[in-house]
Amino acid sequence: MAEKKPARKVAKKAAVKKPGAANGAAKKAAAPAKTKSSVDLAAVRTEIDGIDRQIEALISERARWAQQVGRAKGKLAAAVDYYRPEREAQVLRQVVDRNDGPLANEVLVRLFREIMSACLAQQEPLRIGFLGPEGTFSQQAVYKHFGHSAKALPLASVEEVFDEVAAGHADFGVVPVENSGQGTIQSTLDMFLSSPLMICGEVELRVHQYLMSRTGNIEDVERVYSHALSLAQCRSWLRQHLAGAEKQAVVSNAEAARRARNADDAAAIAGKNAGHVYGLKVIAGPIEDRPDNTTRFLVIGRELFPPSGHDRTSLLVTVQDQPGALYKVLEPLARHGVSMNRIESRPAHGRLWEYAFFIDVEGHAEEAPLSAALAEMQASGQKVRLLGAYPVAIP
Ligand SMILES: O=C(O)C(=O)C[C@]1(C(=O)O)C=C[C@@H](O)C=C1
Repeated sequence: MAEKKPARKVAKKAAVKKPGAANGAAKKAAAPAKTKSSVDLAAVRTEIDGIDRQIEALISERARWAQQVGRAKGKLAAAVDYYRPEREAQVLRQVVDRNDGPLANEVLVRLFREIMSACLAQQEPLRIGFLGPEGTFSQQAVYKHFGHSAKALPLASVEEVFDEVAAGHADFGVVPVENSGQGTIQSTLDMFLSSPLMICGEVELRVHQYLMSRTGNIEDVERVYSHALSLAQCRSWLRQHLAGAEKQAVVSNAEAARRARNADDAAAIAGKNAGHVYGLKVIAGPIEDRPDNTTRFLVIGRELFPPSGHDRTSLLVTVQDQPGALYKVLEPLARHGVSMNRIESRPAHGRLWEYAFFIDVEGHAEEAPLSAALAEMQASGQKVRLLGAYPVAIP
């Protein structure tokens, strides 16, 4: 029997008036209000109420269609089986392409991400492991990528995030891998040397650091807690303003905030969220040395997803210690015109002086030209493991 379509309560073409449109109730609002007298506030609010009604009806209608998609996918075992990162990336790119203001792409992407997150959670929320406790930048990255309808699970370490995803207790994990100023977080990359998990996505997060304490007075600060990477991101600021204070690296920024809560002579460097969770006052911030300070996170999961149209592929190549070995294994990439975004060498866990290369290339492993290059690389006799193919981060 054919499935009944979700009821369509909203007129197909939503007739939304522009502020200042001649026939609108808000016709005096030709430009955003500058003075109280230039705009009929009550009339503008009436317009906004009407638009809100339409938005709400459309969101509900979208949610009903998403239920329909769920039915089309059949009765699947768990939320993770409904999740389609490639489709979400396509939806968000369309949002960006359509946007001609006034809201920034980032803002619209955030709103649509939340709508998709809520639509997906109708079936069941995704469970996402991250480096806890509450308030870390990793938690922010979870919500940026999966929306607030996902269930974020704080875990004690990056190792535990890998373990919980591998055991199926979490659907995905979000782990930091690189900072724009400090480079690669090698301990995260090294996890892939022994873990069978795959990379299913990437998230870029602008990181703003704040110095916070219980008293809110810089004069009280004799000790500063933070994650080693965050201390490094604020090195110049600390040298200028707190040269005499002891700097103590701890496992996460949120842990730093937790410790600072318990001592009047201590402060934490962390995100505002962590300060909020642990009841700290902001002394100064943002205090990162580089204004474009950004951390890249990986989404780790158990499977490979299909292409989204703008993807990146991560490979792990282990080569034997022979002249030209790395050149030979990478040569098909150049011949097939595949761009390499990054290469990182790490000692392989196994033989002495054997190296593992983490390589990011443009494109999806299942699509030309990368698929052909990859087949040749895998036939080269060297160990080439596909770590994942995933949509390029959406700002
Ligand atoms: O298109 C789908 O496959 C859906 O399940 C719908 C939808 C959405 O809300 O757009 C929801 C969750 C998926 O992760 C991707 C997209």
